[in-house]
Amino acid sequence: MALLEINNLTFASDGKTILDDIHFSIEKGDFLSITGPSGSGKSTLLKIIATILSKTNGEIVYKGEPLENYEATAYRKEVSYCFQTAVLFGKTVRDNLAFPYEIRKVPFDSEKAIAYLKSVGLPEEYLDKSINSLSGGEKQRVALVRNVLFQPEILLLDEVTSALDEANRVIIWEWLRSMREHSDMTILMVSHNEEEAGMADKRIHIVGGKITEREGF
Ligand SMILES: Nc1ncnc2c1ncn2[C@@H]1O[C@H](COP(=O)(O)OP(=O)(O)OP(=O)(O)O)[C@@H](O)[C@H]1O
Repeated sequence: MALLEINNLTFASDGKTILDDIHFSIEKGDFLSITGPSGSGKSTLLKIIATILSKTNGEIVYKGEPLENYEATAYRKEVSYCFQTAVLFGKTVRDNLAFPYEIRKVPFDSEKAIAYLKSVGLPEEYLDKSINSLSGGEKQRVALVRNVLFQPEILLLDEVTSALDEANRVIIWEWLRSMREHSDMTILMVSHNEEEAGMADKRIHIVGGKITEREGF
């Protein structure tokens, strides 16, 4: 059984078709990159899978069940979406990393949080840093840690490195490679960067809302 199946998916807004007959399926542990020109509908596709936007037509099947059968909060614990620019809240890094524990009603595990921070190159003292003192790259790395602390089934990455400098981009790429080695997390990643997209083992290319190329399927 595929982990995620997208069948005949369309999205239209204001009479304009933005996604047209999108279909593909991914297995657990797949790493899929989604590429295509600006405005082709890549982010829209990811946001529909994340349930941030609602599809117009078609079907999304997750673990054999239509998406509509899932309770939104439960689904979002399993399918985690990272924005292009990190969205942090509260005052400190700790506030952000404690959040996934709060929603699961389990005690915060600072040792695990510190280990994850270190995995993205942020030392222990970052746990109590103010989020206002972080660079854009550091914010993005904290957001990524917050998203993976509970090992989601699917990690959705929406151009997470495109606003970052080369040094931060490389740190995130290394982290992704290491995650691939040490977990079977499924990743769907929208990317503009060829080198980044090449890290994935499957790829779809979208032009004008349609898939024009598929690799690795
Ligand atoms: N909710 C919406 N309502 C109306 N139009 C939308 C909506 N979301 C996106 N669009 C339009 O849909 C098209 C695709 O946008 P989308 O952000 O998915 O493209 P993209 O391929 O991710 O682009 P980029 O690479 O520049 O981020 C654009 O023309 C955009 O203006």
